[in-house]
Amino acid sequence: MTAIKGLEGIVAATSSISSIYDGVLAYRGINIDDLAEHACYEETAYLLWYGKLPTKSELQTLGKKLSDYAPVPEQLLEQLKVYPKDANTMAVLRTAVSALALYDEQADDNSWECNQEKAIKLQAQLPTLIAAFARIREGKEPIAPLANVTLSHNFLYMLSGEEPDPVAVRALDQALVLHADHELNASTFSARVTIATLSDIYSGVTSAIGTLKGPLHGGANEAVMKMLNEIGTLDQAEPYIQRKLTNKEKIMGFGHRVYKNGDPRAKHLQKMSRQLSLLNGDTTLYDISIKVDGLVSSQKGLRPNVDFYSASVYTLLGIPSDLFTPIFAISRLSGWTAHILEQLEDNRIIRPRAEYTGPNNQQYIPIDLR
Ligand SMILES: CC(=O)SCCNC(=O)CCNC(=O)[C@H](O)C(C)(C)COP(=O)(O)OP(=O)(O)OC[C@H]1O[C@@H](n2cnc3c(N)ncnc32)[C@H](O)[C@@H]1OP(=O)(O)O
Ligand SMILES: O=C([O-])CC(=O)C(=O)O
Repeated sequence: MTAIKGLEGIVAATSSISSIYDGVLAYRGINIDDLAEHACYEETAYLLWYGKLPTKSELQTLGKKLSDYAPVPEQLLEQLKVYPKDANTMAVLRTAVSALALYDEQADDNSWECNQEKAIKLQAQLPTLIAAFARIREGKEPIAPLANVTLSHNFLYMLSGEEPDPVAVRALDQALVLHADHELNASTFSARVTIATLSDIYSGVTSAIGTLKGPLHGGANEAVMKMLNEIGTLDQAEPYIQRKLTNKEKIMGFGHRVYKNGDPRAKHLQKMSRQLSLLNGDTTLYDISIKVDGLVSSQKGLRPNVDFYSASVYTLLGIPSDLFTPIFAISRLSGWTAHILEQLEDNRIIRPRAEYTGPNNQQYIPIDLR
């Protein structure tokens, strides 16, 4: 038995949800470029869950459910109030999603119908939880979700308490479409491993959130912002990147296990970052990002991934950097739960082998003789 480090190149599941072939990402066979251009997030989530684009009335029904389910149990809001104000936002989300299961009597019902409904419920509640914690830690009261608005609109509204700018709503929505699913990425794999033991959907999503949190995966978007802030001004980009490369440090937001010639999502986020910078009348952040992109691409041959330009996009939308990865989780929730449903359709426990590298034939030494 020979282990493949990081399972690179191992095909560990069959899936009809999303595909990456020749650098092209498609959800249920539809190119991500078309979805980014034309679809809203709710439509995308429906596509991932049900395997087809919704009709107008199906989309309306989903929208109504998302509105109805958006409020979270009062007890949970009370819990958020006692969490440390400086707690890691992904740790808060991981804990809160795990706690949501305690208030759902059907948490352990693994029938398709019930899990599909819980997926929609979780999709509706994640934005409410994140926005509530973001306000509570600033000493403000959480804002109840609006009915009859899109998920992106509601999230921005619940964060600020003000009607969001339609440009901001569209930008966030497009970012959510782009992040919604990505074949067998680490957090999705983790959700599938958890549900494959016939655990429950809340456990699967909790595992996935814990996995997304890491800076080699979803946590990279926050790390990108930290780097852009450290660079600070355009003239500092080159010496900063040079220093990092000389010290063999990672440049966050670059490289990918699957894409070696560029992540097809990055160009959309780059375009969005440029448009928002121009609208804001200050292109500093965008200019620094472009400079870093050029340096890392030319000197290291690494291309930006989905996390690189999303950092400037979210910052230009006025969102604090420690909400970037929770926003990624809002989007990936549809992908995770679509994979959980798919795993359960034809389940087998996921249990690979390990190549043993420790000592053999050791003797047990009684404790007094050690
Ligand atoms: C949503 C997402 O999860 S997208 C990814 C988000 N993560 C990041 O942006 C973090 C930075 N990037 C990375 O750490 C990696 O590129 C990963 C985790 C995305 C992929 O990891 P792997 O597939 O194991 O990397 P890969 O085998 O292609 O790396 C090849 C070489 O490039 C180097 N490399 C890869 N990414 C980077 C980077 N961002 N900065 C500097 N060097 C890098 C590796 O250290 C390795 O060098 P070596 O051969 O001298 O050891
Ligand atoms: O697929 C991966 O390894 C990481 C990624 O880009 C994602 O999850 O969107």
